[in-house]
Amino acid sequence: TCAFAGQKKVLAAYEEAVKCGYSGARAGRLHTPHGVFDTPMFMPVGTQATVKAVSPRELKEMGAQIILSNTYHLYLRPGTELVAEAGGLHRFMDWDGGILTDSGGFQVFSLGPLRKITEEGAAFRSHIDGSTQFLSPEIAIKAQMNLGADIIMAFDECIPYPAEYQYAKLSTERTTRWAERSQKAHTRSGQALFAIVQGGMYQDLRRVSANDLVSLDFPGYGIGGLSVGEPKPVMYEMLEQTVPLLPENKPRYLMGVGTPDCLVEAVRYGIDMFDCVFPTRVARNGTAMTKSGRLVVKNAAYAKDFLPIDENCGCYACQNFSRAYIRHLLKADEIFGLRLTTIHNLYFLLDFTKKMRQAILEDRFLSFREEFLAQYCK
Ligand SMILES: CNc1nc2c(CC[C@H]3O[C@@H](OC)[C@@H]4OC(C)(C)O[C@@H]43)c3nc(N)[nH]c(=O)c3cc2[nH]1
Ligand SMILES: [Zn+2]
Repeated sequence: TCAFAGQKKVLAAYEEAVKCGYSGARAGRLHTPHGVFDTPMFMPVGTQATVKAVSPRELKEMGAQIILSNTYHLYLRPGTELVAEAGGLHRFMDWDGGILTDSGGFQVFSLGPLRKITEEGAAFRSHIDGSTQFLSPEIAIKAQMNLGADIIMAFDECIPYPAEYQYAKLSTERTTRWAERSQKAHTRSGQALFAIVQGGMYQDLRRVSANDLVSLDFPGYGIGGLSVGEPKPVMYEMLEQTVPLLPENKPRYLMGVGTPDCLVEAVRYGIDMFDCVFPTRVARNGTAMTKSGRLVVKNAAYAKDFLPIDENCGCYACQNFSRAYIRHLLKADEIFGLRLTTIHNLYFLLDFTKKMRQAILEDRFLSFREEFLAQYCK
């Protein structure tokens, strides 16, 4: 374990939040027990303690700083006590960078059938063996302390989309009470607990949620309940209402986002951290991400295309293999094919956030954003 001095609120303190003169875009540095990391940053999702199809060594090589894992999944299998006995998640999966775990709120509401939500918490059926399970703020925090991530998330309800105003109001108020219970249950120093802003797609509820959580004083804030099927302009409108209410010297994490066009817009509003299963998920059905949009390597058009996916890309796949070869592997159901598209997509997003950070530091984020959006077809 690494010694970490100072209070948890220092943990995610911003050192040089370089703010370019335009709206809220900023470049910061995130302090954690496993290192100091640059933002804006993309965090690969490793739901079950592995980023599917790639090794920790490859993640390090492509510049991953913080990876995500999921309390809901690990709680059900192999169990968070077992991971604690193994020495914690970093040891278990041999990753010495940063780890962020989601609290399980989202999965209970999206994966668990037959769920029932009360003030106490959420009852649901395990998607693995159908057994009846229960998660509460206290259980979710204890599980995350067992996993030992550097950043953990408060237990919340990700409000489905669309939702009635009344339901969104009651759920958001309960999520704030759950955040307070999460805070009280969180006793592990050197680990930052982030709250999660909810409020559905209602401007006033978003503002109330943000203000209530800020007054509870967390070291960082997730913005939840977005990227759940709402139109992108609605997501941006909720960001516009929420981000300015969050402390400038604390990190903001937009949960579950996303595609490069969403990332560049969210950075404009002042978001620092992103996670999304998209790059790894589409890679597994043979789709590569490029700066001009998606390239379905599996298509017959690439059968004799001996160029790399992207000749300006520095990733292992583009440096050594052709589209024809990767297409052949995908058609032949060879595991290496999925590995190459996954490596490329993760590298692409990690490199994209690095390029945004550079643009902000050189005070040219606006033109970077314009150029990118002009070239990228969604
Ligand atoms: C995609 N759009 C989207 N993701 C969201 C998430 C994260 C949930 C996903 O991030 C990964 O965990 C870190 C996991 O991979 C799967 C298993 C896919 O789900 C997890 C959210 N999490 C919480 N606690 N609260 C939210 O309001 C919330 C909203 C989201 N919208
Ligand atoms: Zn590449």
